[in-house]
Formats: sequence, C-alpha cells, structure tokens
Amino acid sequence: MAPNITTTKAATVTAKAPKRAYVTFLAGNGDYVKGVVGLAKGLRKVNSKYPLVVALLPDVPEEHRKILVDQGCIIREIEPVYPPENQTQFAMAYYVINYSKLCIWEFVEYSKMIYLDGDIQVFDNIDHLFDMEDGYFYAVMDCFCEKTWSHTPQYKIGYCQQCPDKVQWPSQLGPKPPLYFNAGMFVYEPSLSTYEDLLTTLKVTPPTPFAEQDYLNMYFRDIYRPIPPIYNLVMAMLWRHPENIELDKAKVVHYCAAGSKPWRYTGKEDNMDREDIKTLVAKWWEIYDDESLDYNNVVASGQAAEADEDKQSGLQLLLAALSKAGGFVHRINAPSAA
Ligand SMILES: O=c1ccn([C@@H]2O[C@H](COP(=O)(O)OP(=O)(O)O)[C@@H](O)[C@H]2O)c(=O)[nH]1
Ligand SMILES: OC[C@H]1O[C@H](O[C@@H]2[C@@H](O)[C@H](O)[C@@H](O)[C@H](O)[C@@H]2O)[C@H](O)[C@@H](O)[C@H]1O
Ligand SMILES: [Mn+2]
Repeated sequence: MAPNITTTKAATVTAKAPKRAYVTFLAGNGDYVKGVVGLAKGLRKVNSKYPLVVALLPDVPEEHRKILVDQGCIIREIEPVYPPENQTQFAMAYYVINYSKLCIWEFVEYSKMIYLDGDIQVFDNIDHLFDMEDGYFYAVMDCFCEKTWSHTPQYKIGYCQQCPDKVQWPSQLGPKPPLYFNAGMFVYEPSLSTYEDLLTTLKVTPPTPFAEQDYLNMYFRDIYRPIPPIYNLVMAMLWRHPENIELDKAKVVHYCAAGSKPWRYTGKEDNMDREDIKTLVAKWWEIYDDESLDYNNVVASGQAAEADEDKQSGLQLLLAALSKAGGFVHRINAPSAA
C-alpha cells in the first residue's frame, strides 16, 4: 500500500527584508511635539526610505498624537520606566523621564533602528547608517565642557575626550573614563532579551546625573563604536571644540544646548546670540514651516503624480490601440502645428 503522501505546492517563502525605522521619544503635553513634527518633516525632506516611530508616554494628549499620525509617524505608546528610588540630583530635573527611552528595545518588529531625540534635525540622508555592521552600538562622542557636567571630575580638572591631550587624565584619578556617547542619537538593534536585561539591571543601578545617558553608556560600554560628529552635532561643540567640527558637513544637528530648542528660542542664553546658532535655528524653522513637507501634501502630490502617470500611461495605451486599429493618432505631447 503506497504511503498516502499528499504533496502540497511548496509555498514560495520570500525572505522578508529586515524592517528598519527611525525612532524618537515623546513625553508630556508640552512643546516637544513640535520637535518631533520637525524631525518627521526633516526625514521626509532628505527622502529617507524608513518611517519614523514615536515611542510616546501615556501623558501625550490625543491632539498631539493626531498631529503626529497626520505627519505620517507610527505612534507606539510605552509605559514609563523609572530608576530605583534615589537622592540623585539629575543634571536636569526632567531627565528622570528619559529612562523611558529604554522601551525602544522592545520594538522587535524592527531589526535595526536609529534613535533620534525630538530636539534633533536631520539635514542630510543618513539611511546608510542602517548598513553598518550588526552587533554594535553606534553613537557620537559627547563633550564634558558644559556646566551641566560641573559635578564630574572631568569637568573639575578640565579634561574632555574631545581633546584628550589638552589636559591629560591624571593617573591618581584611576583609569581614564571609557569613551562616552551622547544618547540623543544612536544606531541599535531591538531585542527582547536586551530590553528585559536593561530593565532588570536598571533596578540595581544607582541613578546618576545624566540619567539614561549614563546608564546606556555603562550598559553598552563593550560594544560602543564611536561615529563621526557629523551624525550628531552636539551644539556645545561649536564653542567648546570648533576644531573638531565642520558645520557645513553636519548631517544631524542636536539642539541640546541650553536655550537652543528652536521652538523655544529667544537668543538670550549663553552662546545663543552666535550667528551659527541663529542659522541652525532658522534652518530648523524652514523645514518646520514648509507645508510641502507635510505628510498629507506629500501623499497628495505623490497621488497626483501617480494619477498623472496613470493618465499618461492610459493615454499611451489608448493611442497604441487606436494606431493599431488605424485610428486617428494625434501626438498628444507635440505642440499642435501652428
Ligand atoms: O518634556 C520632555 C522632555 C524630553 N522629551 C524627549 O526626551 C528627549 C531628551 O530630552 P532633551 O532632548 O531635552 O535632552 P537634551 O538632549 O537637551 O539634554 C527629547 O529630545 C524628547 O524626545 C520629551 O518628549 N518631553
Ligand atoms: O537624559 C540625559 C540627556 O543627556 C544628553 O543631553 C545632555 C548631554 O548632551 C550633555 O553632554 C550636554 O552638555 C547637555 O547640554 C545635554 O543636555 C542627551 O542629549 C539627552 O538625549 C539625554 O540622554
Ligand atoms: Mn536632546
């Protein structure tokens, strides 16, 4: 008796291309939503191939969520993540909410993501960063010279990793601090096991002044790979380490210096009256105010172009059919004979 073998048509399994996306973080009902809208429009302006996911806390109001969806963002509500009870004096009191950024490791429907703070703008396409070797954590080195660092030994002795030879790290302070990145922009791979371990380890890690930025630096220290400052121009570099910066080459600008958030800019804080800062703030507003970059307009113009294309191809088909039938063919795209 021949075994009853039922053959099924081999399903053609197409390997799904690894999903990639940009991701940012939004908390509160304040004005950071403007930063995220600006970021969404900036990524569109540089023709990024990938969507922008917004990891938002429950306190982001419905109105702001609609604004983001209308700008083509993919919104994902996350639960707040808090550090263990502590007496830490964060460099900025609100930094405590930034631990919630850790939830983006849970977005495992994506194989690789680029995190961007809401106060960042992308002025050149950086999609190529997704092609960097897997298994590492890529980010730009930070600077220790702003007074937000005044609590650290580096600041106290004038040491900065941006100019390690200017003031040598004294051996009596122990080993030189490992390279330290700014956590406003990084390339990473979502992973449930990493997400769970981040939250578990956080529970037993005393918080420090730069909150989740310090924590991420500690956690990823062994796989951190620095990338050039053109991918995250930490604003203070302009006056602290101008020798390390080529402003016209900056692809990503991080409006993190006090007073530099474009949507709150007054020009009154230290360094905010600099011409390069005024130019960068104006560049941010140029994108924010550009209605042609609004998602609905881009889709509409895309649909119009598509419709136009369809019309053209429809016309071509009609003309081809007519000419085949020996019908009257009028070259539609030639100017009519005078
Ligand atoms: O009230 C706030 C504060 C911060 N953030 C988010 O958390 C990020 C980190 O905070 P911020 O950029 O102000 O820190 P900085 O880089 O200026 O130190 C922001 O870019 C936003 O994406 C937010 O959504 N609402
Ligand atoms: O919660 C801690 C934050 O720490 C970082 O901001 C700092 C850092 O860049 C310092 O070096 C600057 O001096 C300072 O101005 C700036 O605010 C990240 O940009 C932000 O995303 C977030 O991780
Ligand atoms: Mn920032």
